[in-house]
Amino acid sequence: MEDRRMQIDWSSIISWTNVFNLIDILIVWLFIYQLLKILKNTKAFNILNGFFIFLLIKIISTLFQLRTVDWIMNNIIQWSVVGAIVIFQPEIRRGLDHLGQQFFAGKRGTGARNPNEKMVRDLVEACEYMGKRRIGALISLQRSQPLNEFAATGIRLDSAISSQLLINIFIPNTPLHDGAVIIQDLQITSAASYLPLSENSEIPKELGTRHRAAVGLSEVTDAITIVVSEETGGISITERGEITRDLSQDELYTILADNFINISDEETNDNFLTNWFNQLTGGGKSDD
Ligand SMILES: Nc1ncnc2c1ncn2[C@@H]1O[C@H](COP(=O)(O)OP(=O)(O)OP(=O)(O)O)[C@@H](O)[C@H]1O
Repeated sequence: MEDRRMQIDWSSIISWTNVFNLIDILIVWLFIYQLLKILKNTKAFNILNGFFIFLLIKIISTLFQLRTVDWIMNNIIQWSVVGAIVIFQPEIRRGLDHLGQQFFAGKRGTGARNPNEKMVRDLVEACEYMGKRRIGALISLQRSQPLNEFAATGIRLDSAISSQLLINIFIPNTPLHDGAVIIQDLQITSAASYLPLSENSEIPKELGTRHRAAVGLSEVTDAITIVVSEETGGISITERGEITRDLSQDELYTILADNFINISDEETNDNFLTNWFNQLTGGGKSDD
């Protein structure tokens, strides 16, 4: 009798229902994990933080039966869902659009290594040309974190990358030359985009707002930005809040190649889910 009570009924634990429940939890967990990874260091992440604070207050008010606070929190949480849909409407629309394209229109051709290499060569060629002629330029390249909100501040292009087009964009006194070019997913998404200015007091005084904007973007995203100085013709790169100045053509090529061509298989695998999710939502790079 005692023995029978101690026995574990494995068949009731390993049932199809429980397997599906487990898959269900895994999918939700994966979705939330990827979403947080994408939103990290973006404005949306701060909004999400605020939402979690309200959620925490709501849980506490429910636990301690603080009825008025509970009622207010319920309303805030309900309306914030509607608010989020309104605020992120462009991102949601773009995400659904990409999702539809993935299923019905087929995918864009692969062969990622060649287009990546072409992009890097075009960038180096254009920067070299502009540097020699003192044409100021600001070019931001998206990595894992979406630059959509910055691209949206400029003029939409959605064009193939070529050194000629990049040079043309930055020719002084033309409509697109002021501001930054944003490159996403091997395309020039926008020109004349506005980037956030860094407030770092360690940026050398001789550098103006073009360089400050490049550092600013690198502080809030993992993007790489190339700056060609109108004053000196010098080429700089900003990444993770740091600026590397006066790069030679070879140095520029090496940095870009390391980040966009010579990506190790390990890193590619590690970013697979992020890239897949970014492709779906129209966010990050989908080149590998
Ligand atoms: N927040 C910004 N976002 C995008 N582009 C910007 C921003 N601020 C300035 N720029 C660009 O930089 C130009 C002004 O450059 P400024 O001379 O102040 O900078 P700089 O760092 O000294 O660069 P340069 O060496 O080329 O003169 C603007 O005309 C504009 O094209």
